[in-house]
Amino acid sequence: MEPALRETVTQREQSMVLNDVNMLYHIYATVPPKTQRLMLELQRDNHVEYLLRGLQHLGPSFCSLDAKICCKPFFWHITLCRPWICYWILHSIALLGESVDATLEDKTIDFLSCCQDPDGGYGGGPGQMPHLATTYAAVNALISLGGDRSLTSINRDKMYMFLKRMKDPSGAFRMHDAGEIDVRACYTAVSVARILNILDDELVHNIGNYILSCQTYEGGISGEPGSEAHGGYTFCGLAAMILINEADRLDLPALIDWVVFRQGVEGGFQGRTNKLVDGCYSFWQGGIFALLQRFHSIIGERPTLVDAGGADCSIDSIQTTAESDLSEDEESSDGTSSQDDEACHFQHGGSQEASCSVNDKSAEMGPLYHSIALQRYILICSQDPGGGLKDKPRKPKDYYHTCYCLSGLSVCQHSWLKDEDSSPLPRAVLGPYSNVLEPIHPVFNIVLDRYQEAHEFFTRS
Ligand SMILES: CC(C)=CCC/C(C)=C/CC/C(C)=C/COP(=O)(O)OP(=O)(O)O
Ligand SMILES: [Zn+2]
Repeated sequence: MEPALRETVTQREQSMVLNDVNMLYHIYATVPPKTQRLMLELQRDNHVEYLLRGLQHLGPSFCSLDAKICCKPFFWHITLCRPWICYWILHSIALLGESVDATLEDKTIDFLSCCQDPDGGYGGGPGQMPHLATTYAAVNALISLGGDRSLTSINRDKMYMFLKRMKDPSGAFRMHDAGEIDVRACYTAVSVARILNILDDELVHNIGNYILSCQTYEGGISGEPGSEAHGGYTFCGLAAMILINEADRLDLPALIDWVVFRQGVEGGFQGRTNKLVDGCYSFWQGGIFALLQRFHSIIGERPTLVDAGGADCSIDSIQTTAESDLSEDEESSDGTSSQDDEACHFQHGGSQEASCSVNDKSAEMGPLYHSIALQRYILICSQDPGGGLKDKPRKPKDYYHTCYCLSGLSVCQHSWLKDEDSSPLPRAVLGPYSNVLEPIHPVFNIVLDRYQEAHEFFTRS
């Protein structure tokens, strides 16, 4: 296929970002160790406070948060996207190991119920046309909230009818009635159907062929056939293919080749070739590695969760990570890890140095990207110490970037697979060990124990 038309950034734009990032890293390198520790600390309390503030506006004034609050054109046309705001905030709170109080919980469930269309699916606000993106956001928000009231509020029968209506005869999905067909629609539809336990052969039919037609000559996946490969769509395409058990049909070596080159010298990821680094790709691109690592054996025939000793290959096979079980030799008396010094000076590259023999099933495996460098970008360049995270220095914080920077940080911390059930190794975590976030299920981007609660609930009911 002919190369797709590309957007690029100018050298001037690129060097402005590099200057900002290098300046911050230089400051880090020259301040006293105490300040360095502070710069690498996840400001949990401030993030929680910022997030809770966002949920307070759920009433009529919630509309003020709607418009153009995030960086991706994909979200712009959803000018009213309140279920997204609920998901970004609630998922971030869950990642931080916190929860909302009963009043806020009830208010959120009531609000999302008002967004549920009588014929199934969720719109961007009460009375709005149902849309697959806001449906995905509402379902993920309710699962992130957890509890029976939240889960029973989803009308699964009507949801199935809505998904069937969005299914195009080609096999792909439309975002809404008479709306556009793309890879996002395929992912959001199968993600919702799978987690609600309503995915059947009719819904799955021919999705794989559509997604295959979107893998480009670069190796990544585009939104629709003939467009440019992009991290957001590559995540959606790969996750959808995993959900329908067809990931093997993609050219995975080419996909891996594409995504590894999206990590920049800044440590963060860009969304596509010749574009700027952005904190939200910590998840869209970083999450791709988590998907590959956990669900596929393609990576150098390593013993992944998929192929190790005939382990359960299903998406349900991930177990909840146990509470911290640092061994004494790994944790020093001040609670920081014995590897922190190395990690703090960014010389560590431990994740790149992973060695693993093909037949040694207990071997540790590092990720295929520089996890410490990505954590450094998130903590130093994307974190607003006053609460909230952002795209890059000079940009304002927002809930979208807070959600996807934190999701990416969790992926990094949990990316060094020792075994499924263990807590992250201290050397996999940049900064104090208290930075560790809850693990996620990478296919759905939902905190693992909330996913498990929902999975059990919808298997039973
Ligand atoms: C689940 C779901 C709905 C996923 C959405 C995935 C996602 C983030 C898609 C991004 C789409 C896109 C082409 C952005 C380009 O924005 P840009 O040109 O502003 O940014 P760039 O310069 O970084 O490419
Ligand atoms: Zn972004």
